[in-house]
Amino acid sequence: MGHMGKDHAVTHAEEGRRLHLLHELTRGRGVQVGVIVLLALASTGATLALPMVVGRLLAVIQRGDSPVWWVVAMVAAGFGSAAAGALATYLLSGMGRRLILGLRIRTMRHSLELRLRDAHAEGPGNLVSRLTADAAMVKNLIDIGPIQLPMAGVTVLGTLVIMGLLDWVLLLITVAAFLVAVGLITLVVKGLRRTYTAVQGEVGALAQHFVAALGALTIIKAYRAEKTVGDRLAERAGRVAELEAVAARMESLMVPIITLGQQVALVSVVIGGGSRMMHGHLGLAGFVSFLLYLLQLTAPLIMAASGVSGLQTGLVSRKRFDALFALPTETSARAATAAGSRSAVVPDGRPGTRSPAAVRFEKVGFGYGEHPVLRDADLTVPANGLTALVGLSGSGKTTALGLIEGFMDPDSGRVEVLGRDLADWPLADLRARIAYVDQPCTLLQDTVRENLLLGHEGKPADAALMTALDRVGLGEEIRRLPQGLDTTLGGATDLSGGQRQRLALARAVLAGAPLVLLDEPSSHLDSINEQKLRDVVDELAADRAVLVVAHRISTVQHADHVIVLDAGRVVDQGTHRALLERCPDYAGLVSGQTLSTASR
Ligand SMILES: Nc1ncnc2c1ncn2[C@@H]1O[C@H](COP(=O)(O)OP(=O)(O)OP(=O)(O)O)[C@@H](O)[C@H]1O
Repeated sequence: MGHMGKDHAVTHAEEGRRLHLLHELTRGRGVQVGVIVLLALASTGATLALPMVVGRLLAVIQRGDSPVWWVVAMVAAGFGSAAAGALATYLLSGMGRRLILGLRIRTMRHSLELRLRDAHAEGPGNLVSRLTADAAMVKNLIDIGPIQLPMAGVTVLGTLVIMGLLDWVLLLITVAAFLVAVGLITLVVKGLRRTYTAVQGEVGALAQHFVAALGALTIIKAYRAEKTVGDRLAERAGRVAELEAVAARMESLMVPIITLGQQVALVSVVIGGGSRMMHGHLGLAGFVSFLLYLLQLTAPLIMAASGVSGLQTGLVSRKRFDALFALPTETSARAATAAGSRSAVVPDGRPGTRSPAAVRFEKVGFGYGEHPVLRDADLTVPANGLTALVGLSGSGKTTALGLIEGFMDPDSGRVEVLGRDLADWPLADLRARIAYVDQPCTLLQDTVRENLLLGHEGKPADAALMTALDRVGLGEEIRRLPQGLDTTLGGATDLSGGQRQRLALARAVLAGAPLVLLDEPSSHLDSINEQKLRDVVDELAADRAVLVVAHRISTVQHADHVIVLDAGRVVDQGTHRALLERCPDYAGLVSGQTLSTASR
């Protein structure tokens, strides 16, 4: 229930952030828009004038007068129309490129600012397809939408008006012949919109599965699963192709429908026009002009029809951008919940009102979905020293760290970090005070230097960076890299698991944060490096709080304070010795398989 309330409030707050393409496109570009509109109108006007000029030319020749000026006018109208149209399209396309640039940047920034769970639910591949496929579709939409379609529309309307002036009976015949065609096309366009929505959703899903497979490439190869995984991806690609085939069949109907309409109109007009000429209602020049206008009607109609069908993909992609931008960022989601529940919040978070603790959980409940992961968890991490969090795999240790970082909000109870309620911490300020070493020791695909300085505001000298690396025993190895601190990691050069862990710890050392969260990898470290890391952690713990998710006996033996988690509940907390004596769960963990290592 609580979740639904939150999300509802957020949706409303985000409503104003919808993508208004035309507005985005034209904002601050009034002059350019004016020039484009003038060019488009000039081009359309020239197109409309052409058959009239040809009619006049015929009349002049019929009378035996000099046709020179009318020939010049005809050529000028023809070239002028083409040139103005091309220039308008080119200018518009430049505006479109700028809009796409803005859209791509906004997509990337927004994706980075999403809540973790939303980002995971969207999936990296699906987010990436916004940058590629969806951006291309929107560009298409801009190229067609604001200029070609209105130009085609104006041309059709203008042509019809002139045809009406030439002979309204023939106009009625023409319109009747085309009406059926327009009705059929409307049906096709509706079907297309539905199909494209499905196509683009499937393309996003395909990209998502492909990216996920690439992320698991090592394991896919190790288990010789290239073919199986490839087959499954191929099946998905096949689904996309099937849907595209449906769309293609619908699209291929467009031109025949219009051509058919035109042919019916042509036959009717020739018969009707002949009869009207015989009865003296219409002259030869008028009849020829009418026929030329009728022939000229087909091009803008086909352009409009294919434009409208092309628009559909762009409109579907615009919806996909809307859906992404409607997802709240971490900050806006918190602002929305705070606004909705402020009255219910007991005023707290004043530093110094309680005994100083780095972290305090009071009756904290949390679950990723229906299933609770933490239940009524009460725990305290002292402001100084090494605190170890232990528990069986899946008992909620990493989740507890995530709550401290504010990656998620507790469903119930309260989390206090560094003397302030989690809900009252601006996330950036909170995270500036925490150094987090995650279990996989994630590194960015960037230089050693950038990896060390992630989130660091100053620019420490290389010597300081090397000192930090030496402290974790990684200095020599980094010096040996081809470009030292400037070596890019994650590409051709990568680090081993143990090296990553040491680099991540050096990053935490440099951060100088009053709270260090360390999700200890369960992998084995060689004893020299393990000792070194323990020394660094001890040094850190001397003047700040270090909370370690411990997988090694040596870590808990070393800790000043141990918290025991079991299936999301804190069963006990205290010193290693006291817990060994009084807490059977802890004694079981220590003597059992999970925490045991060779160092015991
Ligand atoms: N992103 C997630 N979405 C849904 N469920 C999750 C997610 N992360 C963890 N869980 C579930 O939450 C429970 C606790 O996971 P957590 O990672 O906190 O355990 P842990 O104690 O750190 O385990 P380990 O020692 O194996 O790392 C698990 O049952 C897991 O299935």
